[in-house]
Amino acid sequence: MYVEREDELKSSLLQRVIARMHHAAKIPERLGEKLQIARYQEGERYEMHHDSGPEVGRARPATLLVYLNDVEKGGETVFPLTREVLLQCRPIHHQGDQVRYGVDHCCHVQPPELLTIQARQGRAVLFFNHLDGKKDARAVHASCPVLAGQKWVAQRWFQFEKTDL
Ligand SMILES: O=C(O)CCC(=O)C(=O)O
Ligand SMILES: [Fe+2]
Repeated sequence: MYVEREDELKSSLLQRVIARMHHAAKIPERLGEKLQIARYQEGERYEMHHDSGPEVGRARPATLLVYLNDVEKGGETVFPLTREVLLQCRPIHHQGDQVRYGVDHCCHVQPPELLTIQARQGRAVLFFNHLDGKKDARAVHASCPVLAGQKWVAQRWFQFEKTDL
């Protein structure tokens, strides 16, 4: 769910959290989208994707994730570090005669070239989605399925400065 601006204005706690997110990212508050809070139940995951581009309808130079709880098992955020691993982790891919399915498979195999961040309360992940004016393929990421418990995460996406040019 998204935190609406009017709710943000009613809560000094939310305002402090948001201010802190922007301070950590060194990005002014005017460039933040609405805060999103997501909950994953057991078995839920988020397949490989890029946070910026026509497919999401937004140009987002950076993303900040903050985990709101310790996930008992699973729920890691993962970034493939090589093209091979990226291909292995895509939602559907063929391996010989077999079809393998996405991040579920990928998180299970845990290849060493899969950068894996455990969801721990208060831990934050900041990443940049563009490089030299293009989308940076290294920003492709996913959430592994939650295997036990729940996962709560707050996300702030940052937009580019608008110009009148
Ligand atoms: O939950 C995560 O670890 C990542 C979520 C995510 O990538 C997204 O919502 O864009
Ligand atoms: Fe994302």
